[in-house]
Amino acid sequence: MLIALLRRHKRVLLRLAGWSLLESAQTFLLGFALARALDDGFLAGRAATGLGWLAAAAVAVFAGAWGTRRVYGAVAAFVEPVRDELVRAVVTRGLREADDAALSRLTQQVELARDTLAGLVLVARTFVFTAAGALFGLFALAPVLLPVIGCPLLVGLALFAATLGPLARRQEDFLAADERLAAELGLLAGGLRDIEASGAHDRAAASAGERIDDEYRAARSLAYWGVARTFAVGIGGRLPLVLLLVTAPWLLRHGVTAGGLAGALAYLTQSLLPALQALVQGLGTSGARLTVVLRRLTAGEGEPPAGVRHESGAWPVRLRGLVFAYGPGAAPVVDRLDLTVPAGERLAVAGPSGIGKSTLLGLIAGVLRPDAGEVTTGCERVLVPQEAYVFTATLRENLGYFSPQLPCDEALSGSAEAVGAGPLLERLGGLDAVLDPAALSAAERQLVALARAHVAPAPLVLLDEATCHLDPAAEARAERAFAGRTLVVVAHRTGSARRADRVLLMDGARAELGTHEELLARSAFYRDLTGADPSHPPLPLGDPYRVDPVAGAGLASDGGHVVAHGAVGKMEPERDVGDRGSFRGE
Ligand SMILES: Nc1ncnc2c1ncn2[C@@H]1O[C@H](COP(=O)(O)OP(=O)(O)OP(=O)(O)O)[C@@H](O)[C@H]1O
Repeated sequence: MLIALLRRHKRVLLRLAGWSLLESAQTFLLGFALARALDDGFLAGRAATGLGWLAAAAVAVFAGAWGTRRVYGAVAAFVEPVRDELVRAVVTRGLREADDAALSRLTQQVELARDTLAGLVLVARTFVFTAAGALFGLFALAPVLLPVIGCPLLVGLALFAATLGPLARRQEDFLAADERLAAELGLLAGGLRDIEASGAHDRAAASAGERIDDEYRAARSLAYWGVARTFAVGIGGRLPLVLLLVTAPWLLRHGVTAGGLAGALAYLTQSLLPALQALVQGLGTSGARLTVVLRRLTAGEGEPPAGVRHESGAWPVRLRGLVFAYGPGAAPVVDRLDLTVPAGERLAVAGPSGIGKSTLLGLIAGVLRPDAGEVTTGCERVLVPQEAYVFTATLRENLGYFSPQLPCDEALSGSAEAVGAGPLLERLGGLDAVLDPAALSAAERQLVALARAHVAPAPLVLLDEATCHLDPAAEARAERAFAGRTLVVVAHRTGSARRADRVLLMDGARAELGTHEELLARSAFYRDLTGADPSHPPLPLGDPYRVDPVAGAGLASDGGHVVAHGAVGKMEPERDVGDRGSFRGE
């Protein structure tokens, strides 16, 4: 892309080269005038001639400064149109995707690209024209000086060129690790209250620790290549200095004058070494950064934070090859799962206790990070767990907790009404009432959590048995309140599955997808799970889950030995709630 840009802006680049020649002339005169001032002037007893040469060098400095001033104008004339092109491309894409956040992120990156490009053009140009002026000057002083200085310079440059590719990749890795760490810390800072409430300190610390370790590794690797870069400067910039001093007697015997030696020293220390250092620093760091930024701008994607990617589009939830295990030695709970949930779909997740339904929702929500594969969500999402979280504060604060800006009272009351929490709101005394979590029943806490999720501007709602304490009619009402959004609900009762557009049946070995009716027709396991086929013999539930025959023993799990709740590995049946046909009564 950079080459295409350079081609498109050939004319302004030629102008830039023209002004830069003045700087070359200044560099040339720096050493040459010094040598002449010594040889023809001061060492020959002609002070006036010496001063004349020095005056010529001073004039050259002024001319060079004027050239530099014009150079900045030419650099701006090159960089600004490039910036405009990038902004046009980015805004067009932002408008097409109607994604304000992406637009703002990308325009920021355009500014970064503009600044970095300007810096790069300046250092590359300075090096080329300074080196040209200095090498030409060395040749003019004495051709024998050229190999002494030019050879190590070339070797140093070649070494530096060889480090550019690996260095750019390390730089890119480091930037990505840095962004992932920043995203992680941002998430943690925003969720401190939740972390505190759910006692998730260890998990939060472990996850942040992982990111810090990643960044540390990336920084170390970058530093190693930084050493290689410094080595290249040593060979290209400092070794010639040593060579010049070591070979001085030989050079003096081969036609180099004392003034010539002083001029060569001036070229090295005043021009070549600083220009080489600037080039190495500029290309090595800014060049890699520009490559990353341009790649992102042209690829159309910001670097995704690990685990969950957000993007706009028609498919809000996409799972690709998803694998997750609780620990390195553990059997995967989710194994190579592919799933697409179209926008607006209501998906029920069904399966026996301990099979991984909550884990799956945690992965979609981004609270768990997949070991392999990818989760792509189209938008903001909200996860409502089984144990609803309410805190001692006003009902208004509790309901608005997931909303970036506190919604108006009408919106809060409307959402409470929609999920069936209207009577609770009234009983508690309105939005200003201060909640005492312990004084609420489990069902009331769930209603508060559901209303909070409802009022949040999240198009994707994940309900993990979030209605299990409500009665079937209240559950149906709460679920219906989310119509129009994408809803993934862990089905606690058969009603959730019947109301869903599709059901994901997790049965350990594999996952099956279909409508409730399709699964009833084709899966004996599903019929047994939903209690639709009482004559069906209990399923041989082998690993990775086993169901404890002690029914109703609670929700505990002890090392893969999963204890079902209610019935043996079955979903809780319910009375017909008037949606779509009926099931067995309770
Ligand atoms: N934090 C954890 N550490 C280790 N193992 C876990 C953890 N959380 C869950 N598991 C195990 O992962 C498996 C899947 O658990 P998960 O809670 O996702 O199942 P589930 O289908 O939602 O169960 P339920 O219907 O009982 O809520 C179970 O074997 C469980 O014991």
